[in-house]
Amino acid sequence: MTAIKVEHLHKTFRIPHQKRTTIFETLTGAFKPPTYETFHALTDINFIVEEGEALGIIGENGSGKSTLLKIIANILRPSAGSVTALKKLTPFLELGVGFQSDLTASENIKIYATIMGMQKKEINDKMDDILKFAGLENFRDTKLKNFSSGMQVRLAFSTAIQTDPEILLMDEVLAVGDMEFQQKCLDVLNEYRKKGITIVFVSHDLGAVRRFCDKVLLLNKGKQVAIGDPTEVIDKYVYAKVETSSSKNDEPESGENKVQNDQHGLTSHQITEKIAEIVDVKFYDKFDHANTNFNSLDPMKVRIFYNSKESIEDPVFGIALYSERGKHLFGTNTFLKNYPINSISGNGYIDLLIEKVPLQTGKFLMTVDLVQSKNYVPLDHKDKQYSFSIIPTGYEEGVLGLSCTWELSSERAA
Ligand SMILES: Nc1ncnc2c1ncn2[C@@H]1O[C@H](COP(=O)(O)OP(=O)(O)OP(=O)(O)O)[C@@H](O)[C@H]1O
Repeated sequence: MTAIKVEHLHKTFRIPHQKRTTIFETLTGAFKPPTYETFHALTDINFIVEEGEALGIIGENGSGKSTLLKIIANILRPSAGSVTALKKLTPFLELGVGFQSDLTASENIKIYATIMGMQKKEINDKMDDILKFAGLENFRDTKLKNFSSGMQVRLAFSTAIQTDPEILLMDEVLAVGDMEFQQKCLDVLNEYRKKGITIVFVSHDLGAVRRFCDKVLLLNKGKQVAIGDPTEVIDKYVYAKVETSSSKNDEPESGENKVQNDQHGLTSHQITEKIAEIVDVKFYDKFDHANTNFNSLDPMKVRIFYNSKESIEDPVFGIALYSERGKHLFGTNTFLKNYPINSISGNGYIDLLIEKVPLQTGKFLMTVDLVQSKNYVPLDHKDKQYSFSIIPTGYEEGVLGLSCTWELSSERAA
């Protein structure tokens, strides 16, 4: 059964061209009618959320996610089109609206829970649970003005989850609190899911969206780019940032980042006359597009473009991988991989194929080397000049993304 139906939804905002801030501007401007620009925040959005489904909404900043959620929640009116919600909506959007800074935590819980539709007895019965969930048992009688913003959101979220939603709308709630609190929120959401509650969930945390949602909607500049299977849609998002990115690492090498980077201790400046040169390095994603954003454990191809003025016999290409802070993570070359190259001359490229990028979230830097191995003449050395990022879309933690599986046996192997 359908829980939410969004049809041909449009939202435009009228933005005034000039602001009248001084008395002079107000007086002189009184004779000129104000002019407006129409901004299309959402254009022709269409989707259905089935009962019990969890829909994730993702997209860049300003793509229209919150506007869409507010329209579904009835906080904003659409400019055209319609939203039909066939169940009771509980929005967790602006958590803590109605909080009073001069009142204590328990007094605020009473007010907020009442706003969220709970009865007095129910609130009193659940008071301890709410404070415990928020980790604020010892702050029951502390005035809210002495709480950090994180504590306030924890209090609001803990109160809000005590309501009995049929459709839950959530905007970035998981962005607040520490890892432990975020995990507690996810546990609650999982409980809701088990109970068959429909959830619409806006988040920048692609890992949480992938873990949690049945379906994902991708917005870009107010347009619906894709809706469907989380992995496919998240891939579209991660690998769509193609044109805007460059693999050239422009950040100056400084302090901590500066490491003695290869076994020969070379720097690019030491190679004065270049008879052969690395002219560029590009990273290719699983769709064979040049990209600098990758999912952990996805395939990657590193393409090293060279130009050789003369014929170079027996060349060796090598790479070294570093964390953003300059920690050496890995190095290999064509000699170590037993890939002899007879000679190179003119323009060309060589590919390093990585089946599954074994890294988690972060930016990584690459050094590329070209040497003539016969007498080990360094030809070119590009020191941490190329970079790519692993976008946090995975499930696991840490620096490494190991490709591994678990296997349980009921008996100990002999
Ligand atoms: N009341 C408003 N008046 C004018 N423009 C608005 C208004 N509300 C939102 N916008 C604009 O609409 C666009 C979409 O905003 P929205 O907050 O929905 O994006 P978002 O995807 O949720 O962004 P973020 O990830 O940063 O929260 C933005 O360009 C924003 O500036």
